Amino acid sequence: MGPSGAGKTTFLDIVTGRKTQGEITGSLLFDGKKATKTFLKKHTAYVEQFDTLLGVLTMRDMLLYQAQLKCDRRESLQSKRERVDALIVELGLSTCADVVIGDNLNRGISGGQAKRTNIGIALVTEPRIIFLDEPTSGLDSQTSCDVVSILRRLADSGRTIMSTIHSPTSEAFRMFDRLLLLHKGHTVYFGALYNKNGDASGGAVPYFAQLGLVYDPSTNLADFLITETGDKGEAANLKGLWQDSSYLADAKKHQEQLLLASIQLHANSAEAVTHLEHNMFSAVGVLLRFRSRANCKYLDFIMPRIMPSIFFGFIVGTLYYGAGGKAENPENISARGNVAAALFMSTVMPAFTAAGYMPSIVTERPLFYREHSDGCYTTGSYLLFKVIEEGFFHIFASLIFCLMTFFLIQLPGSFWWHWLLNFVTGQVGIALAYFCGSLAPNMDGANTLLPIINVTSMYFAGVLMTYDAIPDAWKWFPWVTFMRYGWTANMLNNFPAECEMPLLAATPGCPTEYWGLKEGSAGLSVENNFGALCGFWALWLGLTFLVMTFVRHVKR
Ligand SMILES: Nc1ncnc2c1ncn2[C@@H]1O[C@H](COP(=O)(O)OP(=O)(O)OP(=O)(O)O)[C@@H](O)[C@H]1O
Repeated sequence: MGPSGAGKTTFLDIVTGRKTQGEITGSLLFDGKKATKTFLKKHTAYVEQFDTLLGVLTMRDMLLYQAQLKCDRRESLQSKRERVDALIVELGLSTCADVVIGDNLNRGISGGQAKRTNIGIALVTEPRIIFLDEPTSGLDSQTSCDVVSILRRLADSGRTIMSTIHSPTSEAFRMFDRLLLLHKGHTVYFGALYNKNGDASGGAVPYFAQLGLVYDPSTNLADFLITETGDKGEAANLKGLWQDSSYLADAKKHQEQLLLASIQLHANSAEAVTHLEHNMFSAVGVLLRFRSRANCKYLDFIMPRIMPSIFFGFIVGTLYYGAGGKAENPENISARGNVAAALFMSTVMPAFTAAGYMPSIVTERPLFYREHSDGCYTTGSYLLFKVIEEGFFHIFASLIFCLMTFFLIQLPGSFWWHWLLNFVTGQVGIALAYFCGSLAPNMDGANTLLPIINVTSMYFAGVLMTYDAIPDAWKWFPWVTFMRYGWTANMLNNFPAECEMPLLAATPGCPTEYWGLKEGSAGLSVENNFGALCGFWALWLGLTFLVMTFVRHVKR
């Protein structure tokens, strides 16, 4: 405990191995041994201050989903189910077990129940030590007390609980055994909170009393300690007084005894690693099974993925109705121009509608960070899950769009190429949106970055400017924009590569000549340009993977 800025979260981050910046000194021992990453993953659990739950799942499914990801892969689903059921009873959550968690807009379980669910998530692996960062923040006094009671019960059952706490009620505070009081990053007290009878005459109270800070038992002890160690703490040099105190000497002696006992107890015990973790593909299976299945039940999830295709399919199809048939006549220059424009729109449109896929990357970030650092899955698994989930819906969305546009416009090319090109162009757009979503620190940044890339690419995609008119300094750009390849492939699918009427070579009658498709694209074949599109798909996904691996938006 300590006043705001005392270093509570920092301390907890160091103990749990989550601190990513700054210089750390000292040694950190669990059972007398240096904590390895495997040890921390297997025997400890961390409950974050902010809930990182999936609003679409019921509370029971959320716990089962976590059990599936974190527990031994050889344990049967039935056994995990039974453990989750027992956990629900232990946490007093039976009444809301099958209620959807919800979010700020669609209320599901209450704040206190969400906190308890978060504790449940930490408990699914049956850890020996549970760390909690302000588990009662944002809760009313009764609910806070209920949460601390659960922690007390867990401690009584033999688990070690280490929690930071903010303004606890007297009742909640009484449930803690020991207090580490911090002030500006330094210890000002560490030891028993109350004496063995449970009153305040032992522990912290006599220590501060001997420093002249006398506690009035009719008031809240936590408030007293925070007030006295706050601004006054510095003036009183509490840090120096603690360093010189006999309490610190006693605490050190006690610590040495514990360490010795622990080393003797565990001297011969090798850490058995029997836990079988998920591999890349089995983790994807769990994600799809729990998250995608739940998402599929929600119109809020499905509609933004399907509706733009129906809407734009109708607009493009009716606006350019019959233009494809007329464009088969090489002399009908305006029809050919219109078809080129329709194909251009169906190439660039998926890149813009992909903006709808960014929020899932940005808003799920806290959940991704938590699950990733809990060892639930790798970045590769998460990205693969996203690609499969979105790809599944996109197959249908692009099919709807292509059926409408192909038959209404009466395009002369192959329908299957038309669909495949639309699908892959859309996938590149989504991969690009993922890249922007993972690179930008927030939604505002992502919403700025994606249109900048898309609009710039549009100028070089083909229709807006013929290749030979592009200034020399910009001639390289069409090579690096996927839209160019998408549109070229679409054009080649509908117009012959070699101009059948050489006289029209310099006119829109021969689109491949007029727009200079030979240059600034992957050669004059649908297959080559399709291959280039696939390359861009892999490129943007690869860059997204790198950004998600190396760019941390949360610095601890
Ligand atoms: N031992 C330390 N040495 C150096 N800097 C520290 C130490 N402990 C904390 N700090 C720094 O003090 C600042 C506040 O720390 P932290 O956020 O952990 O405080 P807190 O008690 O959790 O605050 P709050 O209650 O407001 O969340 C951070 O910038 C942190 O890096």
